Amino acid sequence: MASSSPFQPLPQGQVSVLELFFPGLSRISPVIQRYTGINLDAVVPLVCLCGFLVFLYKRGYQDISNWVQKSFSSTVHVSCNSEVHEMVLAWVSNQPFAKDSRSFLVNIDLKKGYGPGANGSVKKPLQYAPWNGELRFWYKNYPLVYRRMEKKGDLFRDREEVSISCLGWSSRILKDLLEECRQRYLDDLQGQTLIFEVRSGRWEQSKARCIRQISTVLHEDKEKEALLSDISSFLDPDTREWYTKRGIPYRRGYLLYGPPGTGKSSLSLSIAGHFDLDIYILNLASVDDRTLNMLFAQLPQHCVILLEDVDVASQSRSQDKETEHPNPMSSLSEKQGKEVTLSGLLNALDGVGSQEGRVLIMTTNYIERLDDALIRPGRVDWKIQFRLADKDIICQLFRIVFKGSDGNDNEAVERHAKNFASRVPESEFSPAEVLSLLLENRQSPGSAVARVEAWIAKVRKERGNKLKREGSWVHTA
Ligand SMILES: Nc1ncnc2c1ncn2[C@@H]1O[C@H](COP(=O)(O)OP(=O)(O)OP(=O)(O)O)[C@@H](O)[C@H]1O
Repeated sequence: MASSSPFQPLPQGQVSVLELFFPGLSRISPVIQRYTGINLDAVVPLVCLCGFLVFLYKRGYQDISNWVQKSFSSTVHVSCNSEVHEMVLAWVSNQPFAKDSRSFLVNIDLKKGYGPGANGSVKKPLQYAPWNGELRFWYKNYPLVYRRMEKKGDLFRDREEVSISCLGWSSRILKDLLEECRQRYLDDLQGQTLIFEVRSGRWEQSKARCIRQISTVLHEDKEKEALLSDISSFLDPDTREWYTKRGIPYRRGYLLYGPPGTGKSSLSLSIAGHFDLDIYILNLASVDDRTLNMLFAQLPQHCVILLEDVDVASQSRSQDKETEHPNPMSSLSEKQGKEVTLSGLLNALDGVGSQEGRVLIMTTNYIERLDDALIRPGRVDWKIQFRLADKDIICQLFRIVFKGSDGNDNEAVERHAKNFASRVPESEFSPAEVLSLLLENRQSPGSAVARVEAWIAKVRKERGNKLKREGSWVHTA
């Protein structure tokens, strides 16, 4: 009796072509043919053949284009860890061809938003740059290709590969383009100081700040001028030769010390701005010896490196001395790998890997805790003390806040300034504290004067409470 099932077994020994590609499909192909009229036995191999031809064509095209690229073009690769990367990205983001990209990487534009002319209106402006693709564009009548690809790596920034190629063996046009990127980048940064901070164990550009004029940081004029002239003479190109001839390491170090809020960081920032240098800020509490060494080796030739709270390193040493480790140097190595040790810091400061030509500024609130080795001449060439506000500084802060602002008559401001300064006791409050009161009342110099006594009482009370809290905490601990 003939079977009524639509699934026909294949004649023995005969293997369908369809079965080769899709095992099992040949059993249902008669059903599909009956209902649709399509013979899969003929169609599927044809489709597979077409697919194979397309694959061959694509591979061939890729190989040929790779070969053409290698043999007849020049390429510049941009390291993602260098500032050139920022320069190229900033340039590309502003080009019309970049707008055609369908894949973007978005970031906060660190150089826009609070710069001059930005009116402070754009908070965290976004910067779009093409990502993971290839863009063709014309530059000075030359066809160029910009590539930015994702690459496998541990960190996000390692995973980028940026390059620009041009036809021909001469790379002149690429160098022209990079020079333009550099110029535009520097033009954008005019009047700003670039700040680098440590992220994931390496320097990263964190923000750009408007240059702070040295005159706005209040400190004894003579000392400030002498400091500026010392740095200026150090940065003079002839000085480097002078140092090299005599075999003296070409470095200069300064220590700014004094109570919190007296202007140490502000002065460092304005020194960087004054000499048009980038500033690299590092808090020692956030790194270990190995990272510190690496960070010092990565510094550019001319820059300001600001080490904040250097007492952290010396402190760990004295703590160890007091406890179970009597040997001064070995005590520090016990902590190696976890935090910066004094020997680690000294190595970084004058080790072979440390960059020459940098201006080192260290700050501390506790000079008495610093080890002699750290502040010996050669490491620290100049110590500058910052003090709590005296009458003169209080008066000057008052003038900075109120002089020249709308509705304020300068003579009246001067009278108010003297009156204000006579009510604030000298050497009790930091300039930062006084400034905070003035800013709270920045609409009216009169009310700053009227509220000063209440403010003094409040600050004293807060300090008393803090002391009590710390005292009771120590007691119960
Ligand atoms: N001498 C000063 N002249 C002008 N402004 C000052 C001065 N001292 C402090 N200020 C103001 O007080 C604020 C804090 O100052 P800054 O951070 O420079 O102090 P600091 O000494 O570095 O403090 P810390 O030791 O806590 O790091 C800033 O806004 C700064 O403008």
